[in-house]
Amino acid sequence: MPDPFRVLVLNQVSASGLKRLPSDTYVVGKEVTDPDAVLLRSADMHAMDIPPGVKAIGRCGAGTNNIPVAAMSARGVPVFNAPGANANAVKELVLAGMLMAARNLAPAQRFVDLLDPGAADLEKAVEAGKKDFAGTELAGQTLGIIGLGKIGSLVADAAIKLGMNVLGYDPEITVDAAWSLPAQVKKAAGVNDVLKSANFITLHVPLLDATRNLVNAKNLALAKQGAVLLNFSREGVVDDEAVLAALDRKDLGWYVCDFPGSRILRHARVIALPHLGASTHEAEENCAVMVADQLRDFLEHGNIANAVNFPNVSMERESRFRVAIANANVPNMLGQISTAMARAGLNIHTMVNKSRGDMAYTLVDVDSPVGEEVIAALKRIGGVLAVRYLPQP
Ligand SMILES: NC(=O)C1=CN([C@@H]2O[C@H](COP(=O)(O)OP(=O)(O)OC[C@H]3O[C@@H](n4cnc5c(N)ncnc54)[C@H](O)[C@@H]3O)[C@@H](O)[C@H]2O)C=CC1
Ligand SMILES: O=C(O)CCC(=O)C(=O)O
Repeated sequence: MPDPFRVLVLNQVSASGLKRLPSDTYVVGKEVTDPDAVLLRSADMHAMDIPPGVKAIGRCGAGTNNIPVAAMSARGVPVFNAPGANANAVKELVLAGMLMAARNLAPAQRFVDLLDPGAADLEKAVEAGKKDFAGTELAGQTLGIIGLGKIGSLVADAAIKLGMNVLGYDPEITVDAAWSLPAQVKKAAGVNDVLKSANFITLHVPLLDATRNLVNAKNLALAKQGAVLLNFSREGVVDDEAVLAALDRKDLGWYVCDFPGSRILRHARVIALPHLGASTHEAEENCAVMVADQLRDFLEHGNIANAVNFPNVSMERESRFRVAIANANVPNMLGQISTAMARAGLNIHTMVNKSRGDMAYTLVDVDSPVGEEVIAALKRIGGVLAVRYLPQP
């Protein structure tokens, strides 16, 4: 009986996902030592000393900016995520955020909270107070969407159904994402173009060097007076100081965000939520199940689906003896791998090799057991980052 896989869990991960890792072959929990894999949501792994035995990381969500992806790539460790699994939850909260801003729901609720329930003139006070909260309708307004991936495209679709005009910007859009966009979405030339034209601007980009402070003092100066900025992306995508200044100048009407940083807390025109975008039972379950399944397929068979730093590679088992190799995407790796195997008298039954950027990944099924000395020889090949032997009982 092989040793069970050990999975360290850093956040509250849906039980439905954890159940996909059966207890006869997996030890899963928050106290697991010497893990083979780590499952998490938003925990910051940058400062963590990631144990050498970690072979995979599973992010039960979309953004991976809390994980040292480049360092994991250098170790040949895939970082999995769950594309689209929480997109509907975020879309619904963005719609709620737009409505909260357009209809002044936060101050209206505060007004009601302060009413005296025992007052004889309660009804009169309600009717007298409501004029302060008159708002606008969404239909007919222009929504600018920056980032047209899984979330951005769902927001576009919902906004069009609500009668809004939609303008989108995404310089990195994939062909698949472009196909899933409603035909009515107009293409913007850039962030400035979106800010100049939209009454509502919503951000759905990952936090990268290129997107840090994507919305800043310079481009906020172009915003339409009273525009609403929504940030369900990441705190670092928006320069909070610039937003506060724009709100105080009344250039921006509202800032709705999912990241209540200390600078923006308690501003009267900020609606800040506690990173709730993906916090629905459905999204938590979808993400956990998707990532746990991907992690299991990788740990047991070496197959890779939805890793942010590896190509998708999957091969049906054609033999009980499989070797999985992560290597730099440089010439002659396959030649050296097959030579090392041939020298050990191993016959390659099937092999698949794919690359993505600097990373390549190879699965090899051979006809007979692979000795430790072959695995050691493969590890010694220059450019090989990680080697795993995955025999089946
Ligand atoms: N508030 C929350 O709870 C949640 C927040 N998020 C955040 O939302 C982000 C987006 O999520 P998804 O739509 O699922 O990811 P996605 O990967 O499907 O879409 C991201 C899109 O941003 C585009 N993009 C990249 N750089 C850009 C740039 N400079 N300008 C414009 N577009 C750019 C990409 O081409 C891609 O189409 C995540 O990376 C995460 O940071 C995601 C889920 C939940
Ligand atoms: O797990 C969460 O609640 C955060 C979700 C998120 O921010 C993401 O998926 O990028």
